[in-house]
Amino acid sequence: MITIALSKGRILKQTIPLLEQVGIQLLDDPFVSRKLIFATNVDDIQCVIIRATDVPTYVQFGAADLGVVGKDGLLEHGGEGLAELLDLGIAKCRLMTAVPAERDFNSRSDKRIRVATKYVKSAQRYYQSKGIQAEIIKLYGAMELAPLVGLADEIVDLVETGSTLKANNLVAKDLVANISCRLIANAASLRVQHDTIRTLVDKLTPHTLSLSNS
Ligand SMILES: Nc1ncnc2c1ncn2[C@@H]1O[C@H](COP(=O)(O)OP(=O)(O)OP(=O)(O)O)[C@@H](O)[C@H]1O
Ligand SMILES: O=P(O)(O)OC[C@H]1O[C@H](OP(=O)(O)OP(=O)(O)O)[C@H](O)[C@@H]1O
Repeated sequence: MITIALSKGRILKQTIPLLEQVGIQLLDDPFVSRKLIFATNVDDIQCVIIRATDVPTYVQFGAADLGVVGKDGLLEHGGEGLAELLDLGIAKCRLMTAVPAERDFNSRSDKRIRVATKYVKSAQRYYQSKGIQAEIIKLYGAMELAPLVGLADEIVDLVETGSTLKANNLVAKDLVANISCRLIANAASLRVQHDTIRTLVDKLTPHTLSLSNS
């Protein structure tokens, strides 16, 4: 039996059609059912549906053999015990720094800046690489509020259309990382279940190539 950990929320809406394209169908509707474990029409494949941030952990410890998760979540986890198999090309966005629209960009350049983000590791790595002294404040959501109420000078958050930034009078500044959804595997499962995983990856690849390039 292969267990695939799927991220709930917006990634799930795009993952279900992708799985269906390669002939894997959940037997219960994940958008209606309160179940956490879902049998599929393929005898030796089942899915668990969990928070995106938990997917790398389930896969790292072998509670799931495969996982579907955003690159943002993978960067925060660190990737220990995991192999990244495929760029699924869905849930594409960018991890960016953003600042209030009217801020004078040069006014604080000599100071230690305060940055609010859910993406602590990615932010730390980014500011270090730029030689910028930054105090990172961990938040769990609504990062856009932080500069508006004086909690932070800037934020690091996901940007897709830019409408959330615009609605809060913020502008995107620098790219931290390009983000899309990845298929990951437990390192041991990859050895033990090699043939089954390889077959699934081969089936998914043609469907993901066009998505990755678009
Ligand atoms: N605006 C967006 N455009 C495209 N992809 C996005 C966007 N926002 C989030 N994502 C992707 O979807 C993933 C899950 O986002 P979602 O908002 O559903 O969950 P979350 O509430 O942030 O996660 P969690 O429940 O784990 O805290 C993110 O990790 C990212 O990879
Ligand atoms: O550039 P945009 O198209 O506006 O997308 C960006 C927004 O999408 C994500 O939030 P999400 O909608 O997932 O809400 P959440 O972070 O509160 O879960 C992200 O955290 C941004 O706020």
